[in-house]
Amino acid sequence: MVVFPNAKINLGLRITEKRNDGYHELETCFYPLPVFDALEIIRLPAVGSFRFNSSGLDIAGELQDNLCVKAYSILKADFPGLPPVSVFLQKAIPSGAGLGGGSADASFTLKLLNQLGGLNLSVQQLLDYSLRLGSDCPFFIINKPCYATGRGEVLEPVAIDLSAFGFVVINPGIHVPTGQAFSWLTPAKPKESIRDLIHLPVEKWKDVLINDFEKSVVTRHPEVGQVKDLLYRSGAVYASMSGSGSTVYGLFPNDHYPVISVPEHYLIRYIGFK
Ligand SMILES: C[C@](O)(CO)[C@H](O)COP(=O)(O)OP(=O)(O)OC[C@H]1O[C@@H](n2ccc(N)nc2=O)[C@H](O)[C@@H]1O
Ligand SMILES: Nc1ncnc2c1ncn2[C@@H]1O[C@H](COP(=O)(O)OP(=O)(O)OP(=O)(O)O)[C@@H](O)[C@H]1O
Repeated sequence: MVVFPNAKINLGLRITEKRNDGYHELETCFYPLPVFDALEIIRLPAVGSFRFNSSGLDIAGELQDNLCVKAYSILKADFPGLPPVSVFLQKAIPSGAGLGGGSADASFTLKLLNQLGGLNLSVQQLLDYSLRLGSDCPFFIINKPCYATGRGEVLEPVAIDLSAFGFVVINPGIHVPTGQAFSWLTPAKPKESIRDLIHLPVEKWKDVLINDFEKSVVTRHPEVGQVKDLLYRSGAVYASMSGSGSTVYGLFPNDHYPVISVPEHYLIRYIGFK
């Protein structure tokens, strides 16, 4: 079976409190973005075997750190009858880029193994397993625009319609480790909630829909700020860094295809233009 794990962007991201368990309370709006990896899982005849292979963009870390491998391991621990499988991942979403690609792979692996192994896990069980793999993972079980709080796992679907916009997504090739990015911040409760701000017209988001990571990442990596300025100069109605960076996205009227030139090693994608 083949599935296509997609990326996400954060529409606003506020870090509100440091918790005692090493995580932070946050609020954000997750929005799925049609940029995809490809994930194939097939049953193997040999009992007890497991294979993982990948191609495309590099994934940092050892095999056992890969979130697809971890997803298989946590299910296998609870369901020893889970069949042996071969996993193949074609990586197109850059890792550690604020696009949640690794988290998407993890949650799609859980969903696929649930089907393939006939585990009959409920959505709630899938959400619980996915949270063990990462704070962003539960969103990819739901995979619809969601207002999120807690570590990112308290999810409430929101009706927002961005179909009038095209997205330009630019990754300047800088890897920002998420844990480190959290350590650069001083949490604070915002006056206005993203739950309300998200329903303002997109033209009003520029000064109010804030990603708390942006300032500290831009200080350390000025290229990120330059990409955001470039998107606004090119006609973006709204531009922001996603997650803990370094990817920056811009929303444009989808009948106007902006021509944007970036250095050769940057990754740029146009989504949803007519
Ligand atoms: C920045 C976001 O992408 C926003 O969507 C997410 O909060 C990050 O989610 P993620 O990549 O799935 O993060 P995890 O793998 O759960 O955690 C990585 C590290 O980030 C920090 N972390 C993560 C999420 C959270 N709510 N508080 C945290 O402090 C912790 O130090 C943790 O050890
Ligand atoms: N299948 C995978 N794909 C990508 N990264 C993976 C994978 N498995 C493990 N990882 C590790 O997870 C880390 C973060 O992955 P991910 O791409 O989800 O981060 P991110 O884009 O920064 O997301 P976030 O928005 O959650 O910060 C990577 O740096 C990588 O070391």
